[in-house]
Amino acid sequence: MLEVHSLSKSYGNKTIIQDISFTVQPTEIVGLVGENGAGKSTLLSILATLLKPTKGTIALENLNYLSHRKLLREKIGFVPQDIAIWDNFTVEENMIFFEKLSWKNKNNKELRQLCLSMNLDKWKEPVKNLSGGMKRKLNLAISLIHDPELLLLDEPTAGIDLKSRKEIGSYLKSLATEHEKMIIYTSHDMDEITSICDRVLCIGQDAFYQNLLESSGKPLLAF
Ligand SMILES: Nc1ncnc2c1ncn2[C@@H]1O[C@H](COP(=O)(O)OP(=O)(O)OP(=O)(O)O)[C@@H](O)[C@H]1O
Repeated sequence: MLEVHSLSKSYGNKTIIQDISFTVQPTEIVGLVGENGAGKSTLLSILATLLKPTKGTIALENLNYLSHRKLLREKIGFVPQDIAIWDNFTVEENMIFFEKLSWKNKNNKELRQLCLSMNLDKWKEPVKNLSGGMKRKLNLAISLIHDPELLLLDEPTAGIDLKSRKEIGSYLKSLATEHEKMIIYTSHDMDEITSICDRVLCIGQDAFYQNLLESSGKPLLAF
């Protein structure tokens, strides 16, 4: 379980995140929404151990973020907004490269299967020849090489077509339910959020998002 208690983040005297508390259980997909600048990426970076909060506590599987950063990184997969893969390498070469950097060993067959499970079949294709949707799928596959318990996805479907969105959505659902992962997912697409996520976390006190989500009937936490 991920437990976030009274979390705040400020830059100087500018408060970005104020007093957020929530939990995420294995098998749950939690949507994170809010207007531009509300602090969604900041929250994900904190949960990914890349940024320190100003106040509050976080624990993943009872491991406190203050004292177990290294161990926690083995349990977390993070897909930032910007695609971070090698353009001149093939899909295969990218997967092998990132496998070498990861904590878990996976053979070539397992790496290929990981890509195939999200319908990414261009194994020998240089990344520069892939579509935006395929690059996003590869980025997601890379974040899963080390079998993380908690998966943090910052707009993983931004700018990609409906078919790829649906494929990524159903893959994430199966990942959560069948492999008992915890997933936190940001998107500006409300239809996607309501169809994929079990609960929604709305930050930034934005009445527009809160009204939209309340009418969808999804359990909503607003800060
Ligand atoms: N290093 C920093 N120093 C000062 N302010 C920062 C820093 N990083 C982010 N911010 C500010 O924090 C706020 C939240 O940014 P963040 O990127 O988390 O928002 P977001 O909700 O992810 O936005 P978007 O939907 O546009 O991706 C913004 O006002 C941003 O300018």
